[in-house]
Amino acid sequence: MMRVYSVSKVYANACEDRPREYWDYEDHKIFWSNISNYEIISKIGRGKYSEVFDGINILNQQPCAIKVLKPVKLKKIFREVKILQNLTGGKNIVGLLDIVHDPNSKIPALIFEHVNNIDFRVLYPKFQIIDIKYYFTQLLIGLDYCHSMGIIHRDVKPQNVMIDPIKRKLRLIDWGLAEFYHPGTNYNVRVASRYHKGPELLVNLQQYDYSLDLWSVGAMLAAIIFKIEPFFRGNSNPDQLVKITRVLGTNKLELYLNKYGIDLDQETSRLISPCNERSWQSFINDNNRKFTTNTVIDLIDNLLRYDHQERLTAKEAMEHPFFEGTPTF
Ligand SMILES: Nc1ncnc2c1ncn2[C@@H]1O[C@H](COP(=O)(O)OP(=O)(O)OP(=O)(O)O)[C@@H](O)[C@H]1O
Repeated sequence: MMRVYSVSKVYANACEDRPREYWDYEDHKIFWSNISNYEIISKIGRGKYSEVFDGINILNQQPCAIKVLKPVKLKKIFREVKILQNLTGGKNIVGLLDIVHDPNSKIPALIFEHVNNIDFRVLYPKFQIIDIKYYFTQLLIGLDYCHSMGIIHRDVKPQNVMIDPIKRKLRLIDWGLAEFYHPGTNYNVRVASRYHKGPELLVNLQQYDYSLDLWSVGAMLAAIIFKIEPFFRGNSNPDQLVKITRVLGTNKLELYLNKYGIDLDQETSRLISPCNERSWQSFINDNNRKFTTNTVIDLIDNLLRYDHQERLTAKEAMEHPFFEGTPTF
């Protein structure tokens, strides 16, 4: 029997409270539609696991995004599809419209609702405080929804948050690394993208939970508020933890490791040298002064905690004074 040393504060039994078919994706049956109903228009993106195209449904002329999956384990495809089917229809979750494959090559593709996304490197610098409040509320609504459904996204980053600023529409995409949460399970820490990886992943704490996503939200928010993109820029996984210690200090890292009985691997511990916690105030400069209020700094401070159990949950974050008066519809 494995030792259970960490369990989520919220929605811990979201999966167990639902029938097995909800979370068991291993022998998930997929009904493939015909790819000939869709036409590819142009390429919009490529990721590690896919190529994504602008497309159109020729039966109803509806625009869509076509995610053509690269060859990966069938189990991974089943997981992404099952999670998308469970979450589609939830607020701010990208809608899965259809699942198709080429009858000959068997190459699978996922058909999604299309978002007229503006690249975050162009969009975020134009944000006023009111936009930051609005879009982070929307992001937290989407995350609280998936967490309440027993699912951790595990790859929250600007590239996976599609924003159409004309329609003021936000959609959380890329559920390819998402996973069902079961208390006491040891998860793979090789998830998320380096700059947005939570400390748990970098210290190899495997019993992590939904709170991983809230670290990534904190890193995104800090980047926008302080105008440092990305906020933690490591050049390897061990260095990513070093960059975090330069802000949060090594004393609290030590407390975190001791609390959960974790030892750092050799490579990481060789890189880390003792340093003090840096004050959030010290990040304020003429470039970010109009954003860096005490209230938003308090929110960032309560998201960027080593200890995943100390971070605000998505719901708590939405209720933070920073968002007071921000509409949630
Ligand atoms: N519904 C959509 N509407 C508009 N653009 C999209 C949509 N879905 C995906 N894209 C674009 O395609 C890119 C890759 O999509 P996605 O992140 O799902 O693929 P991936 O292969 O899993 O990527 P990664 O390597 O980041 O995990 C996105 O970053 C985005 O630019």
